[in-house]
Amino acid sequence: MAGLNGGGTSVIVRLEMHKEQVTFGKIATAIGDAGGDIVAIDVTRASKTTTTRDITVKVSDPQHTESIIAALKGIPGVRLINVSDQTFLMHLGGKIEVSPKMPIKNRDDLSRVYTPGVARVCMAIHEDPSKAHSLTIKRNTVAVVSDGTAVLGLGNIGPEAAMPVMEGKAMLFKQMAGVDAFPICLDTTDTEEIIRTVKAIAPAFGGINLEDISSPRCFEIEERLIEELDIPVFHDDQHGTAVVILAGLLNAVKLIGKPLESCKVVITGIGAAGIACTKMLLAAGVTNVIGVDRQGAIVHGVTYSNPAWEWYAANTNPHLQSGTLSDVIAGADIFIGLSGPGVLKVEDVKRMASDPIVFAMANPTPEITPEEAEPYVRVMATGRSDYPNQINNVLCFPGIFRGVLDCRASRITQEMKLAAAKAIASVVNDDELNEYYIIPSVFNHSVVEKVREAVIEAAYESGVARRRSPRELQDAHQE
Ligand SMILES: NC(=O)c1ccc[n+]([C@@H]2O[C@H](COP(=O)([O-])OP(=O)(O)OC[C@H]3O[C@@H](n4cnc5c(N)ncnc54)[C@H](O)[C@@H]3O)[C@@H](O)[C@H]2O)c1
Ligand SMILES: O=C(O)C[C@H](O)C(=O)O
Ligand SMILES: [Mg+2]
Repeated sequence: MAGLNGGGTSVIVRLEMHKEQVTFGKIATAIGDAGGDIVAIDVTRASKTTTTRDITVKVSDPQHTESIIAALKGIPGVRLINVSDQTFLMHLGGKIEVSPKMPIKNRDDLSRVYTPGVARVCMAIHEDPSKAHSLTIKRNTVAVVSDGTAVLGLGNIGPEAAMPVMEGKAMLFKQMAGVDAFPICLDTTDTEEIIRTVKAIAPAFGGINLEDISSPRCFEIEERLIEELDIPVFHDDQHGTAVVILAGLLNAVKLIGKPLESCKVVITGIGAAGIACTKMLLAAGVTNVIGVDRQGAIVHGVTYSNPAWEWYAANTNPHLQSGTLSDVIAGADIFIGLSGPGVLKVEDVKRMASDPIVFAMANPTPEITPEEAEPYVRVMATGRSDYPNQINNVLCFPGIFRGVLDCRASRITQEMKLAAAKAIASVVNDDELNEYYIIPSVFNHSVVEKVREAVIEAAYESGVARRRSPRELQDAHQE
């Protein structure tokens, strides 16, 4: 399994070797001894006395890269020219671009896509604003909006640093579901300013995917935007995560034979994802949910300045368990981590009920590593792509937005989210279900289609779909 910091990556080391002083064998040994695995070698330049090579080395974490560089620098006759990291190379200049759907080949085309022809289209929308859905990118485009305050588990790293994640989400929207998504990172953390800004840009978009906005501001921002806009607004870290967790749990409990409703569930990290996940579990019939944040278990009777925790205390922890995570984890059937690295200890896992289910989902470093937890758990899941059972909101957001754009839903209801969770769970059939396969791969093509269908059906049942005829839906799907 890959290490936790770099996610397993490759570096390309360009070095110049003095032929009389050093052999390639010596270099290969040094790289191997420092923990690198050579996967490719290219000679980029050769002279009578020197050879310049690009050596591609697989490393499992950044420390390995540092050790390799140090080892190579210490070899006489080697000059290190450059080290490039494949992951960084993939980010050069950003990961997405805007490209037109058709070329403008001549003046006739120009007069249609632009002035004067475009004016007729503008006036048609002016007369009937709903036509923006069919005559502009609004039909298929979602804004991925962040303020950079809760980026993965990295915390408040700011809007510029948040961009690579939002660009990545845009790539996933397009590749998985054909949805055009645009990353927008805002240089403000003020709730009112964010609401105002998102409302101001909304005309161009068919949906708003809020991403990595810290709690509790994320709750008001989402609630107000849902009320004040007529396009769906979805805080992915809350609902996307909750949907996928429920999908994973529906399948995991099948394996251990305990009804989900009767399970004791302990959740750490009572932020955006933790609160939404709790609401989803309560909606699915679970009664014994205990939330733990930095100061310990959230319990009725204590006063909290965070209004979301006031709600939490009133609606969870029926047996009023207090104390640290280690105190309340005893006898838990399910642990869900939505906090930060290393929060759950092996000793805690050992004190859970039989056949424990551990979803350690902090990104990029989970609450406990699968290596540590594995001997003591029945089902283990993380948010990462390099371990089995990846519980990640990427299983939800592409399909849910594909569905709402296709049926032109005005909002995303709880029924639509529950339908999405069941749809994701249903992709794993009973013959396939096992401890290492409770949730489909993010590359499983059935996921988006099943989520889309379930969401559209639930949107019609909830009365929020604005596209009426099945023919229109079919057309949208085929475009
Ligand atoms: N796998 C996924 O799909 C997925 C989806 C969303 C979020 N996440 C992960 O969940 C985590 C939380 O995300 P969020 O958007 O809810 O952030 P958030 O900032 O809204 O909430 C995080 C909460 O965790 C608490 N916390 C942090 N460290 C803690 C600790 N050591 N002990 C107890 N509580 C602690 C914070 O006080 C806060 O209340 C992040 O690591 C994120 O990467 C994973
Ligand atoms: O971005 C991810 O991989 C999942 C999630 O949205 C997160 O914030 O961690
Ligand atoms: Mg996120």
